[in-house]
Amino acid sequence: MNADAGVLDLGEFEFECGESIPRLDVAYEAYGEFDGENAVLVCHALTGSAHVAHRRLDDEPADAQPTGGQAHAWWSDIVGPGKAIDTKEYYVVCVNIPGSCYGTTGPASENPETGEAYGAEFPPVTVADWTRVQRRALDALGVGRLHAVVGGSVGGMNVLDWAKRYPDDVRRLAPIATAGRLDPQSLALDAIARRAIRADPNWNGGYYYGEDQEPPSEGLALARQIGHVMYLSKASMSQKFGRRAAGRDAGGEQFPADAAAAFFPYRDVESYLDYQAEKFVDRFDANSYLYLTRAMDNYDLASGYESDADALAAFTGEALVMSFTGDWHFTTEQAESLADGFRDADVEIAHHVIESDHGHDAFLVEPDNVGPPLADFLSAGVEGKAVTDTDEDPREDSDFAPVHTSLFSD
Ligand SMILES: CC(=O)SCCNC(=O)CCNC(=O)[C@H](O)C(C)(C)COP(=O)(O)OP(=O)(O)OC[C@H]1O[C@@H](n2cnc3c(N)ncnc32)[C@H](O)[C@@H]1OP(=O)(O)O
Ligand SMILES: N[C@@H](CCO)C(=O)O
Repeated sequence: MNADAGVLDLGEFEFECGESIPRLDVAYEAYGEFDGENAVLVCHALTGSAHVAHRRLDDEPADAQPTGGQAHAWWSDIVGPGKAIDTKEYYVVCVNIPGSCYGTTGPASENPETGEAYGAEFPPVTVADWTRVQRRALDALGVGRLHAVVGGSVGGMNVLDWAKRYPDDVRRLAPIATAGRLDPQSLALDAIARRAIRADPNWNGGYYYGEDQEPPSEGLALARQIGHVMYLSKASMSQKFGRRAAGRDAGGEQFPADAAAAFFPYRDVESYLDYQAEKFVDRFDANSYLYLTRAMDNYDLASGYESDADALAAFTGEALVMSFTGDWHFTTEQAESLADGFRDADVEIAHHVIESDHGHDAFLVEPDNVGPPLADFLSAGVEGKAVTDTDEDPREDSDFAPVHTSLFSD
């Protein structure tokens, strides 16, 4: 597969908040051949990177590490040759967002004016900043109008922001496992996660990058564990762990044990979350977690407009909203409300609901369910063969009534 990866110097950048940094570096990866019409931008989720698909650069040794340090390509079951976003057909670009820590400038990056890491001096970022940076990065790569913008979770909010900010620049939108805004329960959990980071004495107001300093790993671990529970579902947790004990030697040594711990089991579910947290603190920056969750919490599609429909009104392309029944972070009901916003704006739209127990991360781990509707939407729009819509009237085709129609019918 033809692939390209690098860091673009976008020069001085003014954020939506009005603050500027003298130089914004943006890490990107691109796969496939650009023919002028076939560019697909993939927007990554909260802790993702530009490394969306497996790739080997022509001049790269076989054991080379990907840009930005995230070891696994996070959507390699969906993006690649012959996959749903087929890199033999599309020129796929993924850009690491500002505020993150995978090659694009963020709080852990060096401020050229001081020679120190930005830390808490990094400006607050918004989803709008991500979209504006992606536009500039695409300009630098020579890409004008996009065939599609696709993304899941907060990456789906980023997709929606494209419709609002650059409605003429994109033909098809696929916001997946997302919503026009977070609900208060998710806002609450994100706030607790941020507090966990700030409560870690090593956080030190955001200045912990010195050689003689330790990062706030315990706070970040807790924050991720809270987040990770949001990405699972009751059913997936029952299936994966039940109430099983993991055994005394299964880890769990990051935190001091409480007095009664020796009497009670250390459970599989605790062991899993401890393991995931440990992996996470090795790969992510605590300040980035604070900045990016703030951006996600703040996002409101209707902001500056009368309604979601009003915000989407200038977009004349087609949209595929995809949601998962087991996702309580971004529910199918929220997705249906988003779909209604598109419908009210007279956008051609389908809301494809996937029956799933996987919870929010279903969009990452169910390529067999996500791939076909996404592939067909990219090639044929909402009329694509595998695309279903909650608004279809089952009486129109009594042999093949859409499975999910009843979920949202009046
Ligand atoms: C753009 C982006 O979205 S960011 C990149 C994606 N990463 C994330 O989304 C982070 C949050 N989600 C995850 O980490 C998930 O693990 C996913 C979505 C990446 C993959 O999900 P799944 O394939 O269902 O894997 P699962 O969640 O079961 O995790 C498997 C790991 O947990 C370990 N594990 C499973 N059960 C236990 C347990 N009881 N105790 C300890 N470890 C356990 C496995 O050994 C495995 O380890 P490995 O990753 O080192 O191989
Ligand atoms: N689990 C994914 C999706 C979160 O929204 C991530 O960590 O980025």
